[in-house]
Amino acid sequence: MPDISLALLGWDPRRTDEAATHPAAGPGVRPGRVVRVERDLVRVATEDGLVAVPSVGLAVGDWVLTDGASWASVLDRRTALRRKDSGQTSDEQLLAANVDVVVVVEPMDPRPNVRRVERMATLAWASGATPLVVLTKSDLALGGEVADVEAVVPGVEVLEVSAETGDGLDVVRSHLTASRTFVLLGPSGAGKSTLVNALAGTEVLATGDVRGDGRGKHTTTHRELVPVPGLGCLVDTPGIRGVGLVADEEGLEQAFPEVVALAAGCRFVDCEHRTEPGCAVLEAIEDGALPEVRLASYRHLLREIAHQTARKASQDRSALRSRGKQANRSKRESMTIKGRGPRG
Ligand SMILES: Nc1nc2c(ncn2[C@@H]2O[C@H](COP(=O)(O)OP(=O)(O)OP(=O)(O)O)[C@@H](O)[C@H]2O)c(=O)[nH]1
Ligand SMILES: [Zn+2]
Repeated sequence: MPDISLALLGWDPRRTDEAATHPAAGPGVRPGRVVRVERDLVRVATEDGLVAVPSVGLAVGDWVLTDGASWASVLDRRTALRRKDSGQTSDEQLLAANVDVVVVVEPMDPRPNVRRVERMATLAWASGATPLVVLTKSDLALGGEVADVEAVVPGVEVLEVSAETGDGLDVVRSHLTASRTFVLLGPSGAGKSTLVNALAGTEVLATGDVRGDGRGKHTTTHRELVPVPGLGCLVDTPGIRGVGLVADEEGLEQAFPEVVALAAGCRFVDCEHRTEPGCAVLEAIEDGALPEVRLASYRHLLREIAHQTARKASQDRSALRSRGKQANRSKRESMTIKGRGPRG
């Protein structure tokens, strides 16, 4: 195993202080980054090589302090990509931590689905990372795609690229330079793997460089962090590629800044922009300044967030109730035992 440089894994020098003053710091304790999450353990890349430690609560991308064997203590998570747990619960699962850039990948052929881009950008904002939109397959574009997409992601850079001709690759590269951690979000067939390989000039997603087990084929069944030659680190997980991530209101506000700005001018503070008099949002739609579909998307995502929040609250309540019942039961049990005491 060659030496691993923490800088190559995205170590930010500002972390040096954090690590030195951390309660877990001490002799034999070193910093590292979680590069792979398996069932019961995580692989942590440290300057002394890869170590395996129990996985308690850790996610790929986490920076940790570790003794190299039995424990790892997590450093501040600057960003967090979460997704709804599969199944009926509203539990959230941490998919990756400390991602700097969420690359929203959408093909130009077939024509970009702007509603999907809008949604992915909202999820990206919710993680705390910076979204970047990359439109792939520009060699097959018909025209107007970039402007269409720019209209739904205010404040987000929209790049176009062709892995086929190489056009635009340099610009994308300049956004994903070393020390940045990025993740690709986008539908199957958007050209994500092709893009990464073209950017790196090598088959990154077919072989993967930081693999502890030495197996060849990169199958993405585990969550992992892969340093990409000439770029930063790519977080690759099957769950992130899908769009089951969770949005939040802050992310929504960042994704729809023009709606938020307009809403500030509504007569009523709690305006729902439906039929209220003096609604600046509806006026903007009248004037053609705001497309009606933008408001529809905004509402749709807002409902989704509200639904998620309500479900979570009701689950928290029932969890509390069942904990309460359990506490009562054990109280009764301990009274029974006490009652028996004198005889026993
Ligand atoms: N014409 C053209 N085709 C491309 C380009 N980039 C990717 N493709 C093709 O698009 C198809 C899908 O590319 P992939 O890279 O496998 O897509 P993906 O997003 O990784 O898909 P999943 O692995 O299913 O998530 C492949 O047939 C690629 O050859 C491009 O820039 N131009
Ligand atoms: Zn209004």
